[in-house]
Amino acid sequence: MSTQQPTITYTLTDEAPLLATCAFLPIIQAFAKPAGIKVTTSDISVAARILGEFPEFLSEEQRVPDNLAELGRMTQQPDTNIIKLPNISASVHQLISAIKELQSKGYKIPDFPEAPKTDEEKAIRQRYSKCLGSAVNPVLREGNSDRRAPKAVKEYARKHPHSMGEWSMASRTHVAHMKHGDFYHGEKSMTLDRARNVKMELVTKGGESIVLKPKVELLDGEIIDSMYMSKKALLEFYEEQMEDARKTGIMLSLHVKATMMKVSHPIVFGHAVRIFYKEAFEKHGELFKELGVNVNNGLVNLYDKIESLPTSKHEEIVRDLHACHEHRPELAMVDSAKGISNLHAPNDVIVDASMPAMIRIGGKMWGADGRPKDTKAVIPESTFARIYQEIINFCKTNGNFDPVTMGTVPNVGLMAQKAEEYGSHDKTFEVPEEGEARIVDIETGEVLLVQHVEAGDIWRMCQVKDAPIRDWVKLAVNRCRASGMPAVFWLDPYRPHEAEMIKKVKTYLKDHDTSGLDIQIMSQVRAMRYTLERVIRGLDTISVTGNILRDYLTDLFPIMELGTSAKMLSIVPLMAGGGMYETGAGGSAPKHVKQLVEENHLRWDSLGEFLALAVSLEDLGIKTGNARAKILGKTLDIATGKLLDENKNPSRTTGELDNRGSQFYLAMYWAQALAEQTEDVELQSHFAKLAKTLVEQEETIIGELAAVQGQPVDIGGYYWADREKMNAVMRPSKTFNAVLDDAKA
Ligand SMILES: NC(=O)C1=CN([C@@H]2O[C@H](COP(=O)(O)OP(=O)(O)OC[C@H]3O[C@@H](n4cnc5c(N)ncnc54)[C@H](OP(=O)(O)O)[C@@H]3O)[C@@H](O)[C@H]2O)C=CC1
Ligand SMILES: O=C(O)CCC(=O)C(=O)O
Ligand SMILES: [Mg+2]
Repeated sequence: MSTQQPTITYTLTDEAPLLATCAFLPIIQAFAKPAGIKVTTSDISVAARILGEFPEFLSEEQRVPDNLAELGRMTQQPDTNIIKLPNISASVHQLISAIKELQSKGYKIPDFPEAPKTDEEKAIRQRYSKCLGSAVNPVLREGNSDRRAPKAVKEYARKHPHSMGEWSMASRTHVAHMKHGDFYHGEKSMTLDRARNVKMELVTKGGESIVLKPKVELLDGEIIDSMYMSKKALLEFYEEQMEDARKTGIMLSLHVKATMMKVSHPIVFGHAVRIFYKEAFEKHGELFKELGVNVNNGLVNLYDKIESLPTSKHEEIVRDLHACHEHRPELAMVDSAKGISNLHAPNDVIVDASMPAMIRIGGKMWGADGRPKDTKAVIPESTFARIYQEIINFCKTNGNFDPVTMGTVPNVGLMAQKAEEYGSHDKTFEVPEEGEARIVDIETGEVLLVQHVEAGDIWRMCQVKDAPIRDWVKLAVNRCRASGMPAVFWLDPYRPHEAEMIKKVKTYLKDHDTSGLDIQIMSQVRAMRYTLERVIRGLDTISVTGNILRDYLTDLFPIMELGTSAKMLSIVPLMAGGGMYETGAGGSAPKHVKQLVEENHLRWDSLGEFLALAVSLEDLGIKTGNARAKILGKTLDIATGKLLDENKNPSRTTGELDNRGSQFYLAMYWAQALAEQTEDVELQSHFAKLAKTLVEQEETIIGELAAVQGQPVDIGGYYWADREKMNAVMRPSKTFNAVLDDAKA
């Protein structure tokens, strides 16, 4: 048992979750103090990560420690307890905006070199790339994932069902994915017979060896995959699908995961933009090259780059871009009022969130006229796209799901130690020329996996270590036992990687007592069908999946069941013994910040934070023997249940209860629950006082919180907002602040 003071590390992130934290932290601190629990913070916002990366450009006072690296180290300690809120996984456009904001605030960090030429620029670009895309989660997720809807949340959704759209049998919405030439069809996989060091090399037709990755250290029993996507096949696929959509008069949308697949998916996205606007690219290609246009970062990059051109040239290009729309299908919009289409930025339409949102409203995306329409959802990689077609077929036949009666689908996801595709960025390459892509044992020269690739193909190596797989199987068995639900491993025996996984799963299941448990292995499409057939009968089924399906399914089912994945409990039992508690699966909701700044109403629901904190406290109590932490955890769960019963969640509408009001009620109910428990009388009397004050002051506090709404507010920035201003905005009730300060004293 640790002798150190029990400590929770609460992460400070970006956008809406950070704003919510400004209000919630003082509450947590007031409740944790009497239990002797320390609550520290760690800033992992994209701006802090940028500053942490470039200390030598900053003055002593401006420097920010490399918090992410420190948290990464902490994941290896058994007493670690981290609460992780959603953070921005930055696109190039967002990164540049954050850099500009920091520079304007006097931080002399370098510009982002979009097309680095000199060695110095290349080095800076390399350092900035650490802040791009999904950069936080892979470092912190040193454990597998356990995401589920707690009973109280599920019951709340049943009592207060969110709206669902109608599905028509005549809906034309469907998924289009590649039938050949994608990663699914070009994959080879093997399980290592012993630890090896390998390199990734391309042997050209002329016999030259180009080493793309000099060394990857692999452990015994690790599964490695070599897979490629053919550029030629991808371009043909886009051309076919765009033409089919145009001819048949259906809208087109493109869904990728450019944040987590930060190397491969921007390339896949860029090809779609270039094909859609083919004529404009043919006509102005040379100029675009000179200007350094890179539409892998979206059409927004092209618009930015042509800004500097003389007006006549600028207008000519815009006209030519618009002309392309005449022989292309209608495009799904991200913001039809502003004319922002699906091709504007690669991470505006993120597959895990966008496909469920589309299915929830009856299979529609928004058209240029602001109306919902049927769509051809293009998801190039077929590996996982097929699950969406299956659920669409199901909805067309059975109608939409009913949140009142549908069962629940928790997930146990393989994620630890950069498992599978999501950990493949440093081993993903755009092939420079035709040749043989080889993974070679450095010591013996043995070629382990080899494939024929062409210029422009995307070649990558994925790995998954043996220990995380064992841990994942164990977690699945434990969840199956604890919940009494059947569990299905979504694994496709026809996919080489998953065939290797199936062998391991079968072996490691034998390490556990599975008597009386219903555990099956099914390919993804069958698993989806089986699960959905149970879901509409109100039956629950655990999905046990690899890393990508973990991501997809933990938005898909929560969005159908609860309206948002932000209400999920998301636990990462760290393999080294500690715990990380993520809040939901929801993003960082930029729309919410806009509403706060314009109307001083924050509609972010902190339910995910409440759920995470309760488990964090309970685990802390168990691991450190701190009985008060356990009581705090238990009573917080009671308070959260009451919050749901009383329907004190934030409203979307300005003028009604928002995040701050909801947090006040949580504090009041939590204090009441602590006052009601009898396990610890000292704690009981301490919180009885607080509960009494909060009840007495309820009207005043709610009045003070409501009074500020409706006016614009200034938080002094976006990516690096002013802490004092944010705190002032998020803590507008003098009365509540005084009560909390008093409780902390
Ligand atoms: N774990 C992480 O760190 C994650 C980070 N991200 C990052 O977040 C950014 C945006 O991602 P995106 O997927 O578009 O998600 P958003 O943040 O835009 O969320 C999608 C929608 O879900 C609803 N929502 C999400 N969380 C809450 C909440 N707590 N309370 C109320 N409503 C909520 C909102 O709906 P409404 O409009 O109805 O209010 C919101 O617009 C990206 O940078 C992405 O990379 C995304 C996923 C996870
Ligand atoms: O890391 C990210 O960018 C997003 C993570 C995510 O979507 C998830 O874990 O569900
Ligand atoms: Mg996700």
